[in-house]
Amino acid sequence: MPGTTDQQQRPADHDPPGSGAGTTENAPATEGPEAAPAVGLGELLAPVRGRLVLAVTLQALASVASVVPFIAVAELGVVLLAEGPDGFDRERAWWVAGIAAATMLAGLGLTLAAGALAHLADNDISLDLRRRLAAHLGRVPLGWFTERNSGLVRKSVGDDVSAMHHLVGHTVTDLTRATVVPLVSLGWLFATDWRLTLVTLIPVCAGLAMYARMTGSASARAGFEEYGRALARIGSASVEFTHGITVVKTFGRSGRAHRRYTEAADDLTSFFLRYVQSMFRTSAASELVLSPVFLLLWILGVGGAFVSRGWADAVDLLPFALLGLGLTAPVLGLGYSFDEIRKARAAAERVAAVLSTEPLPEPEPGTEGEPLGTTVEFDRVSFGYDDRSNALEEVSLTLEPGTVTALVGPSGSGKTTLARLLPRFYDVTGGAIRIGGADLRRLPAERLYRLVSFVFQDVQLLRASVRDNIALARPDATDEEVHAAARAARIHDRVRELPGGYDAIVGEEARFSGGEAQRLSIARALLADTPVLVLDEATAFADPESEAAIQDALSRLVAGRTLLVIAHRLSTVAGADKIAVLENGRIVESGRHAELLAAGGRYARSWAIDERSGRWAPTAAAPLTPEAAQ
Ligand SMILES: Nc1ncnc2c1ncn2[C@@H]1O[C@H](COP(=O)(O)OP(=O)(O)OP(=O)(O)O)[C@@H](O)[C@H]1O
Repeated sequence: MPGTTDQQQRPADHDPPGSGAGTTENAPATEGPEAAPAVGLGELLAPVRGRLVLAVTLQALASVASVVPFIAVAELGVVLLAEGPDGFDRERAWWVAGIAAATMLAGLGLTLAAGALAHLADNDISLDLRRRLAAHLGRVPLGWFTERNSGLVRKSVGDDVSAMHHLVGHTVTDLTRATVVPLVSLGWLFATDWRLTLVTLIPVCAGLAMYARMTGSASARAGFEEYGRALARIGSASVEFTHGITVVKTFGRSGRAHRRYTEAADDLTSFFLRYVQSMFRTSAASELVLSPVFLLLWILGVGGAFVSRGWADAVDLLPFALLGLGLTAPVLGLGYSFDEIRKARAAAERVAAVLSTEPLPEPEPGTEGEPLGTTVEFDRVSFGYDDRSNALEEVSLTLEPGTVTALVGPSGSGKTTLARLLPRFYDVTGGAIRIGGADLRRLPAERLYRLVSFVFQDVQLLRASVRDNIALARPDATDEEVHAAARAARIHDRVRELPGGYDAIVGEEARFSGGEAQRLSIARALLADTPVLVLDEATAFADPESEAAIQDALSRLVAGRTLLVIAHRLSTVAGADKIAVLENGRIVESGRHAELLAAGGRYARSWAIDERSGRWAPTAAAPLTPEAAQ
């Protein structure tokens, strides 16, 4: 995607208070255009399925091999304690010891191989997901990058892909071990003495049942949800406390924000205490009965009773003492990493949610439109952010090449929405927008952004050299071209003063004020040199100190181009070739300034009011017209 689009993508730096984005595991999925069919976990992991299957197979073999030495040791015990005429069978003992050593080594090797494969798969899937996310994010509508989704994007591209490491690198093999080891052990124990096996299973089943009740009951789930809510509350309070601290302090509300934060922290602590207390007994009991020491005592105690009654030989207790312990250890291990697994699953769901976002449809090869000229036509355009109401209703407007069209109207009338449809932040829900007769939806993104650039709010500078920031849309531009654009945007001298000049890295060696950043973004748009430009004038004049310089730079930018400007100033409006007055998502009047004044309609009334209030008072700066640049 060309760089000019980048300056306007607005991944906001903060999550809105209350959204909980970045603080809870359950981030919102998508907004705006409807989501595509959800991408499941299976599909996410599809590229490494083969490796994972192999890792599971190796781990299963390793788990079997890891049980064999215990069986062998038990068998060795039987051999060593053997009485009777044949007595101690030395050769058999060596065989058993040899098998124990060999399977132990084999188990170790197989475990290492399974772990290495799972980690290789993890490495590959991380790379694959990062590539898929980058490619997908390049195709979703620009309007999707709203504040609500920015937390999701940041989390999924950054933290979540890393958080999935546990799932791929460890959980898959851990689960295999936790299943195979108890199954093989049980099989052997049943073959040895099924009655003792059933007795051994009593504490295991009791412990697991308690554990399941503790984590799966309705009250446990409610407690867990409450825990999530308490975390979200503390998250939103900390967002207010940290991100909003300047405004909160300015308006003398720091005490309130601070109180909200400490109250949320107190709430979390007291909830946690109650929650832990309610769980304590069951948790302690299940941990106790599943612990190796308890299990050993149980097996020896009950086994001893079996032996004293003549139901079993003492030597038969050996496999139970050795293998019985292996029944619970892997399961307990899984329980301890439960939180990691939960986080990894939630991370995978968020990544899947981003990948499920509907991308902007690209035209089928061979069906692309070919613009003839650069006349922009909004043809009965309607658009709604949701199904409930339309922000724009049947708007028709033509932007002739080389003219300035100003959008005016009260707050919320749809100016920004209309302006953003032209660079395809969203697709229209009714009607069509055409450039040179070609429907925007039939223009490949690259073609569109060679025709249309935009300068909206929140200028985005990349952590790259000043030169690269200016030449974002045209990396092949010569130094002379970059300097000429910077000169025209009145930022060249400022850049030359930097120690590294055009090679200075933004954010490290070069820091720019708001006005300077705006002039850089204007230089960027100048170099991109697209015939159509969409501009939010509020951005351009946000910095009164550099206003004259920006005004001058803008005059150059608009020369000879088709300009659509969200106008906030009388000077712009008065000089525009066409003024479109929006109200409630409809164009209620349009024409030149003098025509609209003469018509005595809404524009004339607003003009009179604005003039009286001084809100739109004309300034000495030159009006935004192509002529001004001549
Ligand atoms: N991302 C969004 N999601 C849902 N509704 C939105 C979104 N952005 C704008 N709207 C709604 O669409 C309508 C038009 O808003 P828009 O921002 O286009 O108006 P505007 O004329 O540019 O206002 P202002 O001058 O205050 O910037 C408003 O009712 C607004 O609440």
